[in-house]
Amino acid sequence: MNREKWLITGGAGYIGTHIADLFIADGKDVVLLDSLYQGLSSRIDYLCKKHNTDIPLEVVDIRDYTAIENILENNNFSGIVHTAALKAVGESPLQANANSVQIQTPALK
Ligand SMILES: O=c1ccn([C@@H]2O[C@H](COP(=O)(O)OP(=O)(O)O[C@H]3O[C@H](CO)[C@H](O)[C@H](O)[C@H]3O)[C@@H](O)[C@H]2O)c(=O)[nH]1
Repeated sequence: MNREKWLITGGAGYIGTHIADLFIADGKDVVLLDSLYQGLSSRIDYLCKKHNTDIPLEVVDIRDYTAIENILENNNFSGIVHTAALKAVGESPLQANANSVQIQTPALK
């Protein structure tokens, strides 16, 4: 049986890396997507060492529709966990909303 493969947006963030940790421990493959605007690649390095595996990271702006669409087309994902978000919403509520909504269009297609 094929292993499940999941896309985790915000995959270098706090929640994203914890979900990746649990998924990998559960035998799932993961691809992390993050702009690294607030994420830390050191968290991913830690996970690679912990699980003795390579974890693909797509450094992509969530608003880059074409890049997201390409990633979705080139991978047969079982599902998407969407955790990419701006936490200081008060600084830019419109941007935070736009970023959160942006991935949903190609993902739903
Ligand atoms: O357009 C965007 C916006 C954000 N991101 C990424 O999304 C990730 C979000 O992760 P954060 O760690 O910034 O936020 P989380 O929601 O995962 O976690 C936050 O909320 C948690 C509780 O819910 C804790 O408080 C934690 O400390 C706090 O960082 C970051 O890597 C950031 O670079 C993108 O890739 N694109």
